[in-house]
Amino acid sequence: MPQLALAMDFLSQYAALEKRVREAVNAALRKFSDTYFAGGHLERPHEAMDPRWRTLRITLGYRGVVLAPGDGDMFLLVAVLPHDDAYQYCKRRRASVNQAFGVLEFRDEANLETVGAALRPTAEGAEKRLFDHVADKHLAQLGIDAHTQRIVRLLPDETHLDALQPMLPAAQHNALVALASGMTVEEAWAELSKDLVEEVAPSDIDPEDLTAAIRRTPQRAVFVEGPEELQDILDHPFDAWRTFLHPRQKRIAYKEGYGGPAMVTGGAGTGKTVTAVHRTAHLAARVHASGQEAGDSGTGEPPILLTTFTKTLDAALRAQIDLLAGASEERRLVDVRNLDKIAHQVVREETGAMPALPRTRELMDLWDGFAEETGFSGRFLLDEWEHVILAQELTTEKEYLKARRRGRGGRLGEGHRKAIWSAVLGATDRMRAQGQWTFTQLASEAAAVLARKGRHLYRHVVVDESQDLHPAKWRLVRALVPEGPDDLFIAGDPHQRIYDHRVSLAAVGINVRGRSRKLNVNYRSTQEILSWAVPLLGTSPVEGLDGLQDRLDGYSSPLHGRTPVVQAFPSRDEELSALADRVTAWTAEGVEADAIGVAARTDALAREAAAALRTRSIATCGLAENSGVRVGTMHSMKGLEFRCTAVVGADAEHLPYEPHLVPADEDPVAHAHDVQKERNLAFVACTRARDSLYVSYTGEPSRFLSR
Ligand SMILES: Nc1ncnc2c1ncn2[C@@H]1O[C@H](COP(=O)(O)OP(=O)(O)OP(=O)(O)O)[C@@H](O)[C@H]1O
Repeated sequence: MPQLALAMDFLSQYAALEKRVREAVNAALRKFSDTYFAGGHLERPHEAMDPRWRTLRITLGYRGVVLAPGDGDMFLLVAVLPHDDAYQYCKRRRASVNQAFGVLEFRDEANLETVGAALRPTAEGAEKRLFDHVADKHLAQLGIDAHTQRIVRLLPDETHLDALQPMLPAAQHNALVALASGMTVEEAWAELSKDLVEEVAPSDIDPEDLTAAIRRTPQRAVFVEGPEELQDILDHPFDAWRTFLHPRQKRIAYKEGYGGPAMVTGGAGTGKTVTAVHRTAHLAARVHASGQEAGDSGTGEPPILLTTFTKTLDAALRAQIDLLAGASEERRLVDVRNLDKIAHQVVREETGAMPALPRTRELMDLWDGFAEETGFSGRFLLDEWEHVILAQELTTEKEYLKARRRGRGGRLGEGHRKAIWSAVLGATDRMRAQGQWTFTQLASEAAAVLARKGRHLYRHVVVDESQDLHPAKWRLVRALVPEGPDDLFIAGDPHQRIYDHRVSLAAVGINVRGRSRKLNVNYRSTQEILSWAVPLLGTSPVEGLDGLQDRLDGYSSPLHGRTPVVQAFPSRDEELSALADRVTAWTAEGVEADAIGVAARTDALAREAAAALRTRSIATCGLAENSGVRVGTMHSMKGLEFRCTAVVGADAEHLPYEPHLVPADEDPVAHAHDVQKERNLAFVACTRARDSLYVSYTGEPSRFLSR
């Protein structure tokens, strides 16, 4: 029985088709897969660059483009296009198997010929060309075939290489970019082979074996196992991540087992969440296959927890695991809950009372009352308690007097510390008497209860957005599972740290050494958006969760689009009126209102922006809703994504936001950390954009914008 494979490019085009045409595609594919003996329904185009192209009738106006190697064992659907475009596609393109890496590749041969002819006269007169220093045999070693070599030999510089990207086979373009960036052949090989599912000796690569090449290229094409899977993929065309994993994501998510806690890091949009969700599905399948499905808590909890630190994000995780495994038996083995909820439940069971979580105002009144005599504010005392005392589990005044106050401003002498300790005791006693808690305190208590009882609620825990977990939440995570193989799978990006918690995993008993992996292909934003946003992060070294320096080397996107727009205004009114113009223009281009996100540094400015949109009759809503343009603070943009993102107030007044910085003369180290957090925040907001990013400011621009 011949096999049907789908190319990722097909799925993205399919997603953009009208419903009527999509239905016709479904019907044509069903019919085709029922009866595709020797490709009976396929038509051979008259003028094809590659003799293996066939087309499949979808409707009168649309045709599918199918690659059908001679033996009839396999059909790869690469595109569904309007009639004429489908024939043009076959006329221009050729498929091949990369001779160094064995992966499937496509090239726009007709366009390459045209570009080659145009380059020749300039190249002949030029003194130096981009790849003069690389021998033919070295190009061949990296899979650059004779045809591509003829053209790349003519290239004068990297700009021309960039321009060839859409025409060249992707693997060959990547190899050329590596060489052009100054890598040796060996370095380029090492870098590129990281992305292989398997390494094959060039002598074992059969240039005609497309089936083997597809298996080595899961990010571009996959085999469909049967009609149900086909229908499932077609039902979710926007969720390509379910089917087309990048080999690096696949290797990390589907590794049989890790000897202990494992971690995946990577810049914004590199698919850490996607990898964590696939890992969860893999663990669930393993538990299911082992037949040991009961959780370890004795309370009937499922054995696997998929978690993160906020409610909005845990809803997004639940939606993703439902999409990936919703229909399977394994789904019920996974509990998706944020850590606050788990802590609340543990403390409730332990104390037999419902922990109350007072509103901020009520809490501040209580703490202000105890702060009066100390000379500090209630807010300062509460933060000191959560970020120093609870973070380090300090239980005596003596310990607090000696404690390091990492990331906290101002040096405190002994007298101050004694006064603070006594006020904290007073405030926490009062809270206890009233049955009141904070989330951090709940996590700390729940961790202590579970550790004391040696009670583990889960067998595997998968944590997303881990860079912002408070140490108390890390202790809870640690206490939830027994130490051992595959206990923890952690996803996070230290460049997106936007809260105060800089945790060393080793200090909370989690050792990921040798089990930390990195992703660097961004699937969300275009390269134009990334190139603009990465400099927002500045140049200070960033410490990873494993205590080692984390860099964004090789972080890039294969997607291309518009350059971000930055606009200056003399007044806020004009800035927000221009925001409304921009949103109106996006909507007129067909962007749905809830695919537009607007972010501001402060809640007040976000509210002003929303009001300005509403006065122009543009419906708005919060970031977790979808009844209009979604507006919120930069902090709450974490983990979300939008087709179009506007960041307003990128000015000196808001970025960095002075009231949230420890003054430099009080504590320069804490000040520098705070400024870095503000940079990260701007980066998080800007990298939510998939297609378009618009940034505006009033008066003086933020210093983060100067580059
Ligand atoms: N292999 C893939 N194929 C197609 N799309 C993918 C793939 N991996 C990730 N994506 C898409 O890229 C986007 C970013 O993925 P994801 O949210 O997992 O990244 P992240 O690293 O967790 O991002 P952030 O740190 O910014 O929250 C999503 O739209 C996701 O569906």
